[in-house]
Amino acid sequence: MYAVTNPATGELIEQIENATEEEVGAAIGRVHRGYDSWRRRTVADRAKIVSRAAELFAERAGELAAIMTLEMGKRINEGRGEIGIVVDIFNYYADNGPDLLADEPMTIKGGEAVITKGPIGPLLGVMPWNFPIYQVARFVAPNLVLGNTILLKHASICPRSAVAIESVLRDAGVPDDVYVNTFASSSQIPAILADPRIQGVSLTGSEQAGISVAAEAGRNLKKTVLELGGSDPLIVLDTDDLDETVKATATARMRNCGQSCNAPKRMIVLADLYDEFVDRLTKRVADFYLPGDPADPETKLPPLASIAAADEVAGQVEKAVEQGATLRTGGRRVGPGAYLEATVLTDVTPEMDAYYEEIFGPVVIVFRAETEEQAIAIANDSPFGLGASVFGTDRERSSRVARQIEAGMVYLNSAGGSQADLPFGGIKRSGMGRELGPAGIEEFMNKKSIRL
Ligand SMILES: O=CCCCC(=O)O
Repeated sequence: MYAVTNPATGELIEQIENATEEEVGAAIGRVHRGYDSWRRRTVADRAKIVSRAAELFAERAGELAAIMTLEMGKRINEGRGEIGIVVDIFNYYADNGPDLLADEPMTIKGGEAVITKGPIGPLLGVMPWNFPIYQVARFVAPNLVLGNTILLKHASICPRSAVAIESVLRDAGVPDDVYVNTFASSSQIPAILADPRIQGVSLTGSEQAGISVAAEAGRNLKKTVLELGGSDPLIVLDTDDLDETVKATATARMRNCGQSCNAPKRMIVLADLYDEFVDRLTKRVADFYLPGDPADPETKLPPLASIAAADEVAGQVEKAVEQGATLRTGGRRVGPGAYLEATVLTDVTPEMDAYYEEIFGPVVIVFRAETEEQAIAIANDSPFGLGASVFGTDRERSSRVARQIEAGMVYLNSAGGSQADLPFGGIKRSGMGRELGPAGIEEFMNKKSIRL
């Protein structure tokens, strides 16, 4: 069942039945039929439609943000910000697609060759609720320009976002059978992946969802992109403005109520700054991030996406404290909606679950490192490898540290966030493949070698 439940109040607004097997089969048939004519259109033609989609997303930013606020509790201003990135992504691939897809001539032993860059066919997208429109955009925009067609299964708590995205694309000129939303259930995904008409799958979601989809995709030899969890480290080497550093790091962690795969979830602070950093961060988190209505632009701490999500994160915090962590502030569930007080934990050790698991909510863990080397070791002591950040005043030192971190992305003096032209993705249990930037259009591409 798909359902819209307001996480700020717990009120159930709408329920939508899952698609039947026949409906899912018909949806696969549509994206399969649509592929032949879509791939034959010129790149310029497809790019023009994608560019029009960017305009429509911008025009509808207010209504799209309101849908996200209702469905998963995103602060209304953050929703508008999300649409800003969505517009950038559609524009980036519309503007750069033709160059990124140009033939690549090669001189090879004994002659010449050319690499042509074409689509591979209908793809399945399985997308999460934390950035309901952005997550879809970074999969869909490059693949539409490339010439693939898309069957999209959105999170069960975001049916209105799913419908709104389909309607923007339709109104922009994407043909009916080129982008199709399906209200399939998770249990129908294996059958979709087993269907010979589907050529690949992109999933953004939990580690567990990644394992299930990768297993089915592997069984069926389907190309896979996985963007999974993260427990990104943020190392503070030194600073000439501690308040600014504290503000920047807290802002990055609390963005989207802490529900970003690439939020800095583990702050690792060098010993000489640690005590002062923890005191100021605790004060900032306790005083600034007060729960409120996500539809009110003044609100700083919205609910989590669902009551279940809030209970889960509260449970992780409780367990950490039972296991010996120090609770500096927060940690309590606040009702009646899906609220959890903004939380700071310290003294988390490798014996505690919180040390290695991802905490997907407004919870900061701060670690103390005696040396730069120990900071790097703590950063890398994680099953995840999505993003990381290094804060410091000496760029050479920060770059040296960045190069030693096991992650797909490292940001100097900033944290979290993403941008259309910069590849995004992780290593280790954070997934495989890249989205955004030039790399994002290559994942489901047939780089065909033609020996001339
Ligand atoms: O949850 C992962 C997507 C993060 C998007 C962003 O930080 O811009």
